[in-house]
Amino acid sequence: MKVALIGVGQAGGKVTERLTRFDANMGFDAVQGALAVNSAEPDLHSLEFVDTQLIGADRVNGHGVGGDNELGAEIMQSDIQQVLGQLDGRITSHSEAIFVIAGLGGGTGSGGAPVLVHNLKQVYDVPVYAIGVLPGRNEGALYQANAGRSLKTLLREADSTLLIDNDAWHEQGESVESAFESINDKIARRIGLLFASGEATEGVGESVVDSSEVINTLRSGGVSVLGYASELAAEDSGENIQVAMSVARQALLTGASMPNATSADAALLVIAGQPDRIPRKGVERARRWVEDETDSMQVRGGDFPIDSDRLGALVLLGGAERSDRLDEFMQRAREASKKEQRSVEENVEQFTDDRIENLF
Ligand SMILES: Nc1nc2c(ncn2[C@@H]2O[C@H](COP(=O)(O)OP(=O)(O)OP(=O)(O)O)[C@@H](O)[C@H]2O)c(=O)[nH]1
Repeated sequence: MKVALIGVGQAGGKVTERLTRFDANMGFDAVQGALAVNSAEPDLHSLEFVDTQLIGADRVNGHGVGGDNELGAEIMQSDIQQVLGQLDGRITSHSEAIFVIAGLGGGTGSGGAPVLVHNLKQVYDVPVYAIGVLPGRNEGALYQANAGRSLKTLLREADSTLLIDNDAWHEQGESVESAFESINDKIARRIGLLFASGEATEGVGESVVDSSEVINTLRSGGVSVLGYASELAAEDSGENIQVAMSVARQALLTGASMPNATSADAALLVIAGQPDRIPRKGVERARRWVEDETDSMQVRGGDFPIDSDRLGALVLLGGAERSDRLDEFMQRAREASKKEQRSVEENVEQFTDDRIENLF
C-alpha cells in the first residue's frame, strides 16, 4: 500500500521517522513521502530522515504549545496552507492513503492532527487515516483530557483512527517514558509490515493481500486496532497448522495496539512468512477463529511472503470501538476533563455526547 505519512507534534514526528526508516531499510518502498509538522523547533531538528515544517512561529516562536491543544488546533489552521504546500509532490497519484500520526495527549499533535485531517479530506480523494497514540494510565490529567477531546474530533474527521495505547506495547515494569523508544520501534515494525503487506507481488500465490483489503477493512470508520505476534515455524507447512492458530490468537489477545478490542465490524488477518512454511489449512482455521472472536462476518485474509524462519500474524480490526479498554480510557478522559474544569455531564453515550467537547 503506497502511503504518505504526516507526523504532528513530537510523538507524531518520532513515529513517522521510525516508520519511514523501517520501510526504507526493509526495501518495502510503501512510504512515498513523509513530513513532520511541529510548533517546537528543537523537536524538528532532531529528525534526520523526514522533511519538516514548523508551524505557529508567529504565536509561540518555535517553543511548542505546552500541552494547550486548542492552541495546537489554531496554529495548524492558521498555517494550513504552508503545510499543504509542503505536501505537494509527496502525496502523488500513486498514494493510496494518507496517515496523520500524533500523540493525542500533548498540544501540537493533539490539536493539530484533527485540523490537518479535516483539511486533507477537503483536498484529497484517497482515505485519510489517523494513527493516534493514547496516553498511558499514569500520565497526568491534562494528557487524558487532551486525548479525549482529540480522539472525539478525530473519530468525526478521519476515515478511521488506528489507536495505540501507550500502556499496550511496552514491557512490564518499564516506565512509559523510558519505553518510548521500544514502543516506537514496535509501532514502526507492525504498521510498516501492514503497509508493506499490501505491496507484495513477487513469488506469491493467489492469496496475497491487496491494499484494497486494508482499505475495505477500515471502511466502517471509527476506531481501528492492529495486533501482531510471531513464532518460530517448521520448514514444512504441514507442521505449522498450530503455529498459524497460535500467532493469530496472540496477535489479537495479547499483541493488540489497544488491548481487549475483540469486537469489530471487519478484520484482516495477514500471515507473514516464507510461502513454503505457510499452512493453508492453518491460515483458514485462524481466519475462522478471528471471525468468531470478533463477531465479524467480514474477515479478510491473505499472505505476506517474507524471508523468515518465523510465522507472523498481523490482525487489523476496523470498527473496533466497542472495547472495555476504550471505555476505560474515555472514563479517564471525562474525569480529567472535569478536573480541567471543562463542563461534562453524566450518562450520555460516549463520542456523540457532550461530556467531552469536540476541539472544533
Ligand atoms: N509512543 C510514544 N508516545 C509518545 C512519545 N513522545 C510523547 N509521547 C506521548 O505523546 C503525548 C504527548 O505528545 P507530544 O507529541 O509529546 O506533544 P506535542 O504534540 O509535541 O505538543 P506540545 O509539546 O504540547 O507542543 C503523551 O501522551 C506522551 O506519552 C514517543 O516517542 N512515543
